[in-house]
This record gives sequence, structure tokens and C-alpha cells, in this order.
Amino acid sequence: MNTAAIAARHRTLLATGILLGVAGTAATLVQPLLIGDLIEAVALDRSPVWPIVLIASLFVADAALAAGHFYLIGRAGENMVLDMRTTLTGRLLHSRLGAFHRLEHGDVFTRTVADTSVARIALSSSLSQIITSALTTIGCVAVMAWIDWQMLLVTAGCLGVASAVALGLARAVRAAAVTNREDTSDFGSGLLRVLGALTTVKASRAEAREAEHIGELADAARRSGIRVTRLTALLMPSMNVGTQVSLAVVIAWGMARTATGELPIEDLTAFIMYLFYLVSPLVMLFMSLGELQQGRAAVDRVRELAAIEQEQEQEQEQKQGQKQDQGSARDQGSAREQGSKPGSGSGSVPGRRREAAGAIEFREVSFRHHRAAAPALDGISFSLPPTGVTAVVGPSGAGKTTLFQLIERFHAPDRGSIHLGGTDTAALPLAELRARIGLVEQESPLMRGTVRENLTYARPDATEAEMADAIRAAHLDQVVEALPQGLDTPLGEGGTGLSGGQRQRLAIARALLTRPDLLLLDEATAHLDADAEAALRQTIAEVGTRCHVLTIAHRLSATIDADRILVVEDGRLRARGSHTDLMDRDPTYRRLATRQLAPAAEGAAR
Ligand SMILES: Nc1ncnc2c1ncn2[C@@H]1O[C@H](COP(=O)(O)OP(=O)(O)OP(=O)(O)O)[C@@H](O)[C@H]1O
Repeated sequence: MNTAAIAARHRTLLATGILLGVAGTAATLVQPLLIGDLIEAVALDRSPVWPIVLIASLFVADAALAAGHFYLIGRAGENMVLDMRTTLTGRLLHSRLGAFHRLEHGDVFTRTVADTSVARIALSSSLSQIITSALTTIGCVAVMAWIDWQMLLVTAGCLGVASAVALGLARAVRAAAVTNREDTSDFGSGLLRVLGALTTVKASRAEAREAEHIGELADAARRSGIRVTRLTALLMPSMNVGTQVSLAVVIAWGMARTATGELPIEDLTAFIMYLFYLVSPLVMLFMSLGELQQGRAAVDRVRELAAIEQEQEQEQEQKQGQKQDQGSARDQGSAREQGSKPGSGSGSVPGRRREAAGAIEFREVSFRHHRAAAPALDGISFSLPPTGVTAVVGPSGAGKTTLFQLIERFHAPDRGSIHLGGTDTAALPLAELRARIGLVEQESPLMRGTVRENLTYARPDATEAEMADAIRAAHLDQVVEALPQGLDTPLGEGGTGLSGGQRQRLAIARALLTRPDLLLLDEATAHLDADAEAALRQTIAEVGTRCHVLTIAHRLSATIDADRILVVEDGRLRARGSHTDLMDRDPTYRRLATRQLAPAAEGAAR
């Protein structure tokens, strides 16, 4: 995505618009000559009807051409914005999560909304303005030279100085405008950051501090905006001064020459009219050149964002890597396990259950986050059966969430491989892989829309019976019944309208509706009260008979029922076993369990 490529994609509209602009310019340029003819006709006592008809027709044609030019260029501009915005949206939605999380959301927003608008003006209006203004200037200069080249030299001298000043100003406008956009972007980022954490801001009584900080950012944008206005305001007057000086010289010298009969009055009139016509396109030319530069800077910012790494590229890299691995494996004549052959079973329909050789298997998996000092996972290996419940426990920062992120292939492992139902997940198309996994995140984000839309987000084609089943399984049926419009009750931003626990159960129902092979629950019981948690534990046990449930839990009370527990610490799998087994032999588990089970145990004893 670069300036020329975007303009080239919309060349038909742009070219037609520019053509109309050029025709309009030609119509404008002919007018003074015809007015000269009219003056001559009146002076020589000839009929002025034809010159008047011609001039009137030209005025109408000029207006029609200007309107057509304006419409077509505006339309091309809007098409370009749509082009850039849809490309950006697609690239952002398909980006690798790691790369996306390194971006500032305010900056993404500014680039997608504001920079694309700036680019639109530059690529449509400015581009066409430069072409038409340059042609008008050349046309005016040519006709003026034809009328009287000596007076043109005088005019060029006066306007040349003014043009040099205007060119310097246009450059300064461009630099100031770039600073202004950066300041505006900083303001947007700051505001989004604060609004995203509004409850924390309020609870920390930081409203005044934040308001002052955001106010400073807004003021920086105001100051750079004023600088743009100040410089732009000087642009037109500098050209006007040049025009006025040259006009004074042309009139004084021209009248003197007219008096001696050296220069006909109609020529002087036409020359003065061209002089006026020349100023505006010259100013427009300088301003448009400045705008085009700004627009190119904006396109560069859009292009930088569009270059964000894509999941599909990751997929292709992995496939290539596997082809090479396969090739070398064949060379060595080593037959790999049938189930783990890359690509085996990858043609299955998303969401369809298959005879699984094992629900999920990690083989010596290591992964380090971007710029992290230590690996989040270090040589993890384990294998889980197709059904059952496994709890993952470990201290904060142990790598539990990262483990889930690798299963979903939000990141690719640096070493080792992950297998789902016997197939290397790197060989599965992303859509198929994710259709086979249900994920309930720590914060269970919900989307704007109704409860039904949220429930069926991953399966828009779900039937009423399937929905009712998922709602029942997540113990959400009474909550839905109590809502004013049942499933069709609209939810606010982030699921406002439901409690934290209700949101979490809705997220669980959404995951269950996809009938996954593997259900990943990241701290899914964190927001639930004791009753709801007990109900959910029952749900998890039931779901564990249909697929494998892998659940991260800080509340170890939720892990006691699990078929097995994986204890992760410092990115390593330090132990696995049942609750009683691990209580006996693993000090880390014992420490976590004793601390976290103590309140529950006390409660039970009372
Ligand atoms: N996006 C990231 N960039 C850099 N490092 C990260 C990133 N995400 C996690 N880490 C690091 O990776 C390690 C494992 O993090 P992870 O979130 O997987 O731990 P966790 O066991 O889920 O912790 P918690 O129980 O607190 O949620 C931590 O040291 C963390 O600082």
C-alpha cells in the first residue's frame, strides 16, 4: 500500500475528474481573450452579440465542469478511504496477537480514522489540484507571454519573490502539520488509555491528575494546530502582496504604453485579468504540494500499520518449515507416528469431532514472549486423553495463560510441537483448529449486542435447542429468564447489564455451544459466588465426559475434583497427579493448596 498504488487503483475516476478540471481550466483561460474581443467589438462599433453568447456559454460550461470535477474527485477520495480502511481492518483482524499487543490502541485508531482522511484529501483533491493549478499557471503564463512578454517579465519578477516566500511557507506548513497529527495521535492514545481504565482512575481519585495530563496533550495539539493556521494564514497574503505590486507596475506601465498607442487597451485588460487568474492557482499549487506531502506522510503511517504481521503468514511459514522437516524425515527414512503427520486429518470439517488419539499433547514446547527476559514455557511435555478434566495450577507468572495461548496458536512455539487429536496443530488450518477449541478467558469479554448475539458469536447457525442446552449447561437459564427481553436483551459495551459472574457463565455457554474437542477455561470460576461455582464445577464435570476440559485455577477448591492436576512453575511442568497425590509429594502444590484451601477448609469445619 503506497501513494502511487492507491491512486492507481482509482485511476479511472481520478483521471476523469482531472480531465474535467483541465477542461474547466481551459474554459477559464479563454474568458479574458473573449472579453478582450467584446471590448474590441464595442470600441469598433461591431455587434457584441456573439462575444456575449460565447462568454455566457463559457461561464455555464466552466461551472458544469467545475461541479463535475469536484464530484468525481470527491468520490474517488471516498473510495480511496474505503480502500485503505477495509484493508487496514482486515489486516488488523488477521494480525498476530503478539504484534497487535505491541501497538498502542489510540495510535491504531488515529491511523485508521484520521490518517486515512488526511491521505484522502492529499491523494484526491490535492493531486488533482496540483495538476489543474499547474496547467492553469502554465496556460496563463503562455497567454500573457503571447499578449506582452515584457510585462510578463515584470510580473514574473514580482510574483517570483512572492512565490519563493510562499514555497518556504508551504514547507513549514507541512512540517507543522505532521507535528500536529502526532500531537493529536498522542492525545487520542492518552484519552483511550484513561477511558479504558476509568474505574481504576476513579478508585484512585486520579481524575484531576489525568484531566490535567490529557489537557496538556490536548493543549500540545492546539499549539501545533495554531502554528499550522498561522503559517497557512501567511500564505495567501504573501502572494497577494506580490500580485498587488505587480498589478501596480503593470497598470502604471501599461497605461503609459496604452497612452502612446504602443499597447491596445483590450490587451492590457486581458493581461490584468490573467494576472488575477494566475494568483489563485499559484497559491493552490503551493498549498496542494504541502498537502500532498502531508498526505504521503499519512499514507506512510497507514502503510506501516498495514504491514503488521499476519497469522496467515505465520501459517505459511510453519507449513514451509514442516515441508522441510518432512523432506528431511523422508531422507532419513524415519517414519513418524501416523497421528502426528503434519496435515493428517487437516481436511476435516471445522467443528466436526474425530476419533481422537489424545485430546492434547505438548512435546518439549518452549516459548519466550517478545522482548521477555526469560522463556514463559520451557520444555513442557504432557499428554491428556480425549475426555476428562485437567487443572493447571501454579504461581502467578508461571506460564499458564501462555500455555493456552499456544494451544489456540495465538503464538507459535519457539521449539517443540503441540498436537490436538494426534495432529500437529501447526498443520491444521487456523479456522479448523479454533473451531475445535472453546476458550473462556479470564475477563470473559462480551461484545455489544444482545445476549443471543453474544451466545452464538462463534456459532451463528446454532439452533434454539442447542442454545437452550448450552445455557442450561452453564447454569444460566434462570438468569436469562429474569432478563426483560430474555435472550434478546441488549447488552452494553463489554457486556454491561450482566454481573461479572453472569458474563463469565455466558462466555462459558458460548464456548460450549461450539461443542469443542477441548475446552480451555482460564480462571473461569474467578467471578463466581460459592453456589454458582459449585454449579459450574458440576457443569465442568459433565462437559468433561464429552470433551477434555483444561482449566486454569487459582482457587484450588476447583481443582480437587479434577482427574489430574498439572503444576507449572517458572515455565516448567514440575509435577502432575491427583490432589492427594500432589499434596503428599509436591511442595509447591502443597504450599499453594494449603494457603488457598485454608479458608474453605475452615468454612467447612464450622
Ligand atoms: N505479552 C507478553 N510480553 C512479554 N512477556 C509476557 C507477555 N505475556 C506474559 N509474559 C510473561 O510470561 C510469563 C508467563 O505469563 P503468563 O501470563 O502465562 O502467566 P500465568 O501463569 O498465566 O500468570 P497469572 O496466573 O498471573 O495469570 C510471565 O513472566 C509474564 O511476565
